[in-house]
Amino acid sequence: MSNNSGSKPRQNSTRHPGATDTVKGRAGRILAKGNKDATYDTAQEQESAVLVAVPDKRQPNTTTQEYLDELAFLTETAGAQVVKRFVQRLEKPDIRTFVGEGKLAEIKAFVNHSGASMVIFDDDLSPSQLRNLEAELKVKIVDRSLLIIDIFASRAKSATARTQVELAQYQYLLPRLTGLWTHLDKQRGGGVSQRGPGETEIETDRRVVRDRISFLKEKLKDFDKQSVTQRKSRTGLVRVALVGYTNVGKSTIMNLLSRSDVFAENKLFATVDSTVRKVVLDTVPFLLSDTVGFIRKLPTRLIESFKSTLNEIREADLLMHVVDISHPSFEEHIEVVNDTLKDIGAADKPILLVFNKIDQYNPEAEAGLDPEGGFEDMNPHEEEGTLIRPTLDQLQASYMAKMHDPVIFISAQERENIDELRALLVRKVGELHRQRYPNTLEYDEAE
Ligand SMILES: Nc1nc2c(ncn2[C@@H]2O[C@H](COP(=O)(O)OP(=O)(O)OP(=O)(O)O)[C@@H](O)[C@H]2O)c(=O)[nH]1
Ligand SMILES: [Mg+2]
Repeated sequence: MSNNSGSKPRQNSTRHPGATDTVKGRAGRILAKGNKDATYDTAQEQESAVLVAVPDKRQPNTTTQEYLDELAFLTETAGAQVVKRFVQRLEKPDIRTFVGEGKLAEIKAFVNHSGASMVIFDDDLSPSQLRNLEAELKVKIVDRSLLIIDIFASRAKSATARTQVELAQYQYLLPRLTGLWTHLDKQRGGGVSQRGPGETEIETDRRVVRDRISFLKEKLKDFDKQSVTQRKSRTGLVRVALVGYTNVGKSTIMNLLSRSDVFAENKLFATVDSTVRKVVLDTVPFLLSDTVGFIRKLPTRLIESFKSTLNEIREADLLMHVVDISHPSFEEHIEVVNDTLKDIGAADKPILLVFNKIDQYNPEAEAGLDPEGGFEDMNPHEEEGTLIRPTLDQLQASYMAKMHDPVIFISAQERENIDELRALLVRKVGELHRQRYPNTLEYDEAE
C-alpha cells in the first residue's frame, strides 16, 4: 500500500509514470477543451458531434426525442457542439456496429461531409463495437459511459473526486485497450492505418492500467479512513443530503439555505469536500451536503468509483429529494433517483420530496416536442402531441396523497415557498435531532 498517497507530484502530461504513450494518452479527457467552466472557450475551438440513438421499435417518438435532448445537453456540458442527430429504430442493436449497415453509411457520409470530429452514442458500446465503428467512421467514438465520465472529469475538484474519476477512466479503458489503436496511429502521424502493436505491448499496457487501478483504489481507501475520522468529529448534528436527478436545482437550494439565513454558518469544513455546510435554521443546526446528480443509465462502475462521495448520502439522516417538475420526464427521473438510491443502499431513509422550478411548470406544454429535433418522421399521435398535463394543484394533491413523506413545491430561483421549505426542514430536522441526540435537546439555548 502506498504511504505517500495524496502527496505524489502530479503533472498533467506525465501523470502515469511507467505507462506507455498509449496508456498515458488515453486516460485523460476525451474533449481536451471541453470544460464547462472554461467560458473563454470560443465556438471555433469546440468540437462538433453527431448523436446516434437506437431506440427499440416500441419507444414513443417523444421519449426518443427527450433522450436525445438529454444526450445533447450532456454533449454540450462536455464542451462539444451537436451538429446532427441520427435515429434508427431496431429490434436489437447490431452486434458489430450498433447501427445497421445502411444507417452507418449515412452517418459516414455526413461525418465526411461536415467534418464532425466525433460520434456519440446514447448507449454503451461493447469494446468490439467501439473498435469497428472507429475503423469505419475514422473519428472519435464516444458512448454514454465515456461521455459521463468525461463530464465528471471536467467537474471534479476535490482530491477524492479526482481520484474517483481517474479510477473510472482506467476501469473504462482496461477492457478496451486493444481497440484504441487506429486513431492513435493516425495521431502519431502514421498515415495509413497499420496493424496494432504486438500482444506484448498490449499486455504491458494492461498491466500498467491494472496497477494504476489498484493504486487508486488504495488511495480511495485512505481517503475513506480520513473522512471517517472527520465524520466522527461531526457527530452531534443531524445530517441532511440533497439528492436528485442532475440539473434539478440541488446546488441552488444548497446556496439558498446556507447563505440567505442569518443564522447560517456559511463556513466550509476545511477538511471535507466543500459541499458540506453547517446550516442553522431558526436555531436548529444541521449539516447539509450537496451531492453529485444522478442520471438515466448511470454506469454502475461509475457509481462504484464514486462510493466515497456517495457515503454522504448513505450516512445522511434525511434526504431532500429534489425534482425538476418542469421537466416533461420528471416522473421517470424520480424513478431513476429511487433506483440509484436502492443501488447504493440508501433507499430506506426518511425523504423530503422537494418539487422545484414551479415557476417554469407549464401544464399546457406539449409533451417533449422540439422543432429542432431533426426528425423527418416526427409525427406524434394526437394524444401525445396535445397532452395536457395536470395543474400544479392537482399534482400537489396527488403526491401528498400517495407519499408517506412530506412533499413541498417551490421555486428556488424565484424564492417561492422557501419559508415553507425552511419551516418543514426545521420540523423534520428537529424531530430527528431529538431522536438521535436526546441528551442535547437544549441546542436552542446553547446556540
Ligand atoms: N426556472 C428555474 N430554474 C432553476 C430553479 N432552481 C434552479 N434553477 C436552474 O437550474 C439549473 C440547475 O441548477 P443547479 O442548482 O446547478 O442544479 P443541480 O441539481 O445542482 O445540478 P447538478 O449539480 O448538475 O446535478 C441552473 O441553471 C439554475 O439556475 C427554479 O426554481 N426555477
Ligand atoms: Mg449541483
